[in-house]
Amino acid sequence: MNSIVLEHICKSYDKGRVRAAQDISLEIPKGELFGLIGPDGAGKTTLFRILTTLLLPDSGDAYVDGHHVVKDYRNIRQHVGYMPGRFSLYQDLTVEENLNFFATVFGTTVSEHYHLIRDIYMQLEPFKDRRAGKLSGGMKQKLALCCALIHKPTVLFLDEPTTGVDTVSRKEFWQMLKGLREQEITIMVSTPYMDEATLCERIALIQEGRILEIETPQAITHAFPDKLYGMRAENMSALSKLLHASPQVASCYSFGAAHHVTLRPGADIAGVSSELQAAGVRQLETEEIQATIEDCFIKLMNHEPGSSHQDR
Ligand SMILES: Nc1ncnc2c1ncn2[C@@H]1O[C@H](COP(=O)(O)OP(=O)(O)OP(=O)(O)O)[C@@H](O)[C@H]1O
Repeated sequence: MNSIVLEHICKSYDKGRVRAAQDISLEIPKGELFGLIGPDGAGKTTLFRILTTLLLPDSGDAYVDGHHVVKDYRNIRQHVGYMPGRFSLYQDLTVEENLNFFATVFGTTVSEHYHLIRDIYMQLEPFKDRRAGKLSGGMKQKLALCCALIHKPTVLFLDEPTTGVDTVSRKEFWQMLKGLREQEITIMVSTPYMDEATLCERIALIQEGRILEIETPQAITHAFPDKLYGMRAENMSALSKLLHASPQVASCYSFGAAHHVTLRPGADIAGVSSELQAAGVRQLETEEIQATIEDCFIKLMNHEPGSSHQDR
């Protein structure tokens, strides 16, 4: 059975000038950890708000646990958990008071579903009398997750839960999500961090309100169609200029400490390297590398009809 279904959802703002969701369709089976991956402004929050019944779509239908987001919105509100992007807790209430508040709103008690949050809450317990506003970013995020879980939701929506959180807390957070999957809670999580995409079972890559691809992260990276090279040199900016000017190079963008490069049909990397060295590039290092989700995203983005992004 599918927990989440979107059928041709469209939503625009500003009298149609901003198209935040453009004919979005997808199905998420029960118990899946599904990622919405896309940069700021891609339309992730818009989809979360439609699915949690806080925003009406312009057209199309969407269902959560079989309930229609417009016709059955009350049912959905009672059975889903939502952790919005921005800090959603009451800053002036303590950790314990926040938790009790959210439990009461959903007509339950903290003890009723304590087993769901036990592992996470244990880390918060030493601070239970601290006001939420005084917690660290990682602790706030854990408390927000506990509050979103306290009524044992069937579906959990997490909008950029790790944005602005340190690397250790990000790792811990994904560990916690894995634990929740064992409880058969369907999780839809968004992130702008491409490295987190590989931690989901399936992902949708989204850009400017459109889905570019829906697949497992492994299938997406394995389907990268070109040979991809990582190139470095003593002077990275001079290397970039030469690569962009080369008729043999199809695409080139900077990626961490290297430039990622694909070639035009018929070109070969040995030829490109000799050309670069002849042009005075020093300490050139070239290796063939496996594409990451981010490489795939860039490739898909550049091949969208009407894309404003430059391939090179
Ligand atoms: N209430 C609104 N009025 C006008 N434009 C809006 C409104 N809400 C969102 N937008 C615009 O719609 C587009 C999609 O926004 P959305 O918040 O859904 O994207 P996002 O992927 O969640 O990005 P972010 O992380 O920046 O919120 C963006 O261009 C955004 O500026």
